[in-house]
Amino acid sequence: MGLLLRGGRVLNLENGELESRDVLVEGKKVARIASSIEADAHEVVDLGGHVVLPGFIDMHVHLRQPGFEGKETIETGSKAAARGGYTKVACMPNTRPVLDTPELMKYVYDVAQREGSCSVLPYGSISKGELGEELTDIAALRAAGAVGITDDGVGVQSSSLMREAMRIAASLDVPVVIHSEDEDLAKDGCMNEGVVSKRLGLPGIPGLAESAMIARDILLAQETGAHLHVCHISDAWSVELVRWAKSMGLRVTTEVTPHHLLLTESIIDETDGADANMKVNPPLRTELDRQACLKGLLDGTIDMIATDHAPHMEEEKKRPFRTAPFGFVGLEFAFPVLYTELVEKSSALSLHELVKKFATNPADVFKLSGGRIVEGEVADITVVDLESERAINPDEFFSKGRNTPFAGQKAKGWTVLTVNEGRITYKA
Ligand SMILES: NC(=O)N[C@@H](CC(=O)O)C(=O)O
Ligand SMILES: [Zn+2]
Ligand SMILES: [Zn+2]
Repeated sequence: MGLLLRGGRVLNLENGELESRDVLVEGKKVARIASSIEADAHEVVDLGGHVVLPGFIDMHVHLRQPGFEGKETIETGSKAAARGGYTKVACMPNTRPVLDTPELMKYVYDVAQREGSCSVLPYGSISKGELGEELTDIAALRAAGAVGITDDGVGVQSSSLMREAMRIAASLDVPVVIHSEDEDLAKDGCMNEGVVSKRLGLPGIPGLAESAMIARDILLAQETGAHLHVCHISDAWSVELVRWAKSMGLRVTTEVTPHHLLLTESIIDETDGADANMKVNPPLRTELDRQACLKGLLDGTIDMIATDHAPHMEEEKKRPFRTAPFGFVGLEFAFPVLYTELVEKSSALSLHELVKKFATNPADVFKLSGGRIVEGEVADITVVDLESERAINPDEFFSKGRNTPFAGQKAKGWTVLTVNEGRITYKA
């Protein structure tokens, strides 16, 4: 008995057409796609004209397990992912302990297998404990299923350590995923360095703290031949550097978050005494930076959307702006908010271009299954309702985190059904 998704409109990723098709799923795979498929002996889900997309892939989330289960767990984070239409997420190693051994890769895979609502691919860290001093066993991490290596949460300050990591990663074809931050330049900053930080008297993090490290790592990628993937790009010069690296034929890719595409530091100014739900790293920057990110997304410099889903507890986010932790949740509304703002309202890009940034490109860049709906391939499918408008409501989140500056914003494009490897993982 198969799962028959009937009466949906399947997005053609080549031309953006919506084509009325039934999709039959058997086991973990798409068995058939056709105008009409006989229902007998299948479990039928009627899609009522909703739009059928490849399951979303988020290459940057924080699931907080092990160590910070009060903020999130693999179970709650992957449920949030499924609710947001994601079928695969890659989780960051800044847990306690840091994911720096093959045993911890196995731990994440085992918990996700038991309790997860989507595929969970762990990153291994570049340095032991993310302390920036000693390299992990990159070959062993890869053998245990690490999707890449990263010290996300902190920048790798030592250039020689990064150079050695890239040499090894290049020989193993492991992506090196960077949180670009020069700590000396970023110091104790808590928001973008600029007119707003000066007015509020808050210590700033200059865009240069990001771009200077990206420049270094592009040069190291050139020397070593490593695949460099730049996390959460947020600064205009950073986008320019990645564009240049691509034009030189280097293996450099990048991602941008919904918040860096849609928000600026100005929202910090407007709030009373600076609300820590507006605090994130890299920080929300200027309109010029936001426009540069948008342009980079449109011209292909920026390959994909990643949420950098970073849940924190309410008490932590109630602390003063200076001392509260950095981070926003994002899994449950990333697609609706970007569909609404960039496709529906401003026509900056088309639906199929957006879907490539959510599914096809992450699959291609990281050589993963999915990203397309194809007969004989994995059944990772997301069905969205592009008509109904609803406000983003943190009280409804499956995530334990509520920390988002998008609360209350209205959006369309909500997930009605998610199928991961043939299994229904979310149904509205
Ligand atoms: N993005 C954030 O503001 N916070 C992340 C760390 C990170 O992604 O660098 C976190 O782990 O909370
Ligand atoms: Zn980071
Ligand atoms: Zn992160």
